[in-house]
Parts: sequence; C-alpha cells; structure tokens
Amino acid sequence: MEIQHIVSGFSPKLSSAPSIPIGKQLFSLKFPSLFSSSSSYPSIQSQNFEEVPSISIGKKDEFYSSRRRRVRCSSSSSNTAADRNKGNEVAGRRRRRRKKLAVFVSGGGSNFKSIHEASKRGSLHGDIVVLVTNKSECGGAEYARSHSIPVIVFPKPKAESDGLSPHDLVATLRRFEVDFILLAGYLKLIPAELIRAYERSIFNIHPSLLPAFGGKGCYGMKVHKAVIASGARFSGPTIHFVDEHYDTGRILAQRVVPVLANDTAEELAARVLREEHQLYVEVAEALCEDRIVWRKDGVPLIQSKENPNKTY
Ligand SMILES: Nc1nc2c(c(=O)[nH]1)N[C@@H](CN(C=O)c1ccc(C(=O)N[C@@H](CCC(=O)O)C(=O)O)cc1)CN2
Ligand SMILES: NCC(=O)N[C@@H]1O[C@H](COP(=O)([O-])[O-])[C@@H](O)[C@H]1O
Repeated sequence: MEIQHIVSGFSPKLSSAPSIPIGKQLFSLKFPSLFSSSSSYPSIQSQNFEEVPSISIGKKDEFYSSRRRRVRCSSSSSNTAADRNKGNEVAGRRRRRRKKLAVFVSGGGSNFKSIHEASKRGSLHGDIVVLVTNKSECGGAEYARSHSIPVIVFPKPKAESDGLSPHDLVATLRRFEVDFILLAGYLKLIPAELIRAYERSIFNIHPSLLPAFGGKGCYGMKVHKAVIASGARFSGPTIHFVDEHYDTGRILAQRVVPVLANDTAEELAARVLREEHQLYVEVAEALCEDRIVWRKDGVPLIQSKENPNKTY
C-alpha cells in the first residue's frame, strides 16, 4: 500500500507585536527580524506566515518532500537503494532542524516532564519552547517555570476577563515558531481555530484504548474506574491526532497493559501511566524525525527508526 510523508511547519515573516500576558509575566516577545535588514530587535506587530507545503504522493512510486525535491522510492537510479537511503538519511539529518514543541497540560505534567527529559538527554530531536495550561498553578506549570520554559495560560479562568482569544493563542504559538502541539493531561477542548492553524500537528494522549472509554467526561481516574467497572481485561494509552471533538482523531499509537482482577483504579492508572511516558517520548521522537507516514486509506503510521521500510 502506498504511503505519504507529511511534514508540516511554518516559516514566519516577523515585524512587531504588542506585549501579551504569558503566565504571570507580561513581556514583549522580541525576536531578531528574520527578513528585514534592521539590526535592532523590533517587537512583533503582525506576521505573515507561509505554510511549508506538505509532502504529497507524486507518480506511483515517488513522493515529494516538503522541499519540493522529487524523491524516488523505486530502485531505478544507478546506485543501490541502500546507498540512496544512506545518502538521504545523512543529508536529511544534516538538513533537519530541531523541531519546536508546545505542550498543553492541566495537572501534574508527568508526561510533559518525560518529554522534556528526552529533549535534554538528546534522544528527542526537538525542544519544548512553551507550555500552555488552563491552571497556572498546576504541577506542570511549576515544572516549566523551574526550567525557564515560558508558560501561557489558556483559557483564562472564567472569572478573569483578559484572557487570550484562540486567535491570540495561534499568533503566540507562531511567534514561538511551534511545529507540533502535544496535549498531555490538558482538560479543555482545543478550539477549531487552533486545529485549522496546526493541521495534522496536534496530538493527545488518552489513558484508554480508544475508541473505548473516550469522549466528553472521560478523563483522569474516571477513565480507569470505567475500564475496571466494564470488566475489560486490557487497557492502555492511546496517542491520536486531535480534531474538533474529544478523542475522535486518527489513532497513531497504542500500548496494551493487563487489567488485573483485583486492580484498584489507582493501580491501573499507575500501570497505564508508565506506558504513557514511554509511548509519548517514542511518538515525539518519530514526529521530530519526520517518521510519521500515511497509509492510502488515511491511517497514520510510524516509520521504524532502525528500518525505514518498516511501519507500525
Ligand atoms: N478538540 C479537542 N480538544 C481536546 C481533545 C481532543 O481530542 N480534541 N482531547 C482532550 C483530552 N481529553 C482526553 O484525552 C479530554 C479532556 C477533557 C475532557 C472533558 O470532558 N473535559 C470537561 C472539563 C473538565 C475540566 O474543566 O476540569 C468538559 O469538557 O466538560 C474530555 C476528554 C483535550 N482537548
Ligand atoms: N482525557 C485526557 C486524560 O485523561 N489524560 C490523562 O491525564 C493524565 C495526565 O497525567 P500527567 O499530567 O501526569 O501527564 C494522563 O494519564 C493522561 O493520559
């Protein structure tokens, strides 16, 4: 079955913008102008983004990279497939810049910490450049502040009026040049405007084997309690693309754990969470190495790091 690589991203053209509230700090986002001759750091007023075109299937056995360079999958060239793969791989590694990640949390942030640790130890070819939360004092936000990661509060609590609009949030994430958004225990509905702006670039981890035990009201311990009450013998985390509804986006990765006869919800939660930490890092690494591919029927797959001809 044919596969298609998707590489998404944005190349901002920056000018200047007003200060915006980020977490409890209020500061201007100042970036070196990437396109003007000015040597000063203008703050950003407006930006005009040019979306990097995604890869699309060309002829039968070819695909087009986001750099519009035609890449043959068949072995019609003079060198062997192995040489060509090695050449592409080395060139690809040399050319590929580190991806920029935004993580969204509402609670303790253990998945966020796992991803951040993978970035620090170098196994993840990406950096968490901003944390978004609807709970400014949650554990994830505290961890971000202690590691100098900017914190954005979205949405603001209803009682407070001056929150970021979805449009402001999109503009702010683009100022940080975010490539991918990872939801990790974030308990608010992602607005359609953000989903449109980050097509095929927002992911969520859910603590059950979707499509079972998902949807509105299904989060945290409620999920594990429902799994145990159902008599299910297996559970496990699911990582999926985020669409406009809760937990209905395309499934990208899952892991399975047993549900034991005398499990409490807390014991099951802990077993699932251990797998979540590993699975999210594995998926984030694949994302940052452009190893997500799409089957012709629309199912996303992960390309093996060790063997690019293998997907799962
Ligand atoms: N557009 C999307 N937004 C979000 C998704 C998604 O798939 N599409 N995933 C959720 C995460 N999630 C499950 O994985 C989830 C989170 C929260 C809820 C829920 O019912 N929330 C309550 C409010 C809870 C609170 O404020 O404490 C609600 O909406 O009534 C369901 C599923 C993140 N966003
Ligand atoms: N439906 C969303 C949902 O229930 N997400 C779940 O919240 C927990 C967050 O833990 P963390 O804050 O320690 O990463 C995780 O178990 C995640 O799967």
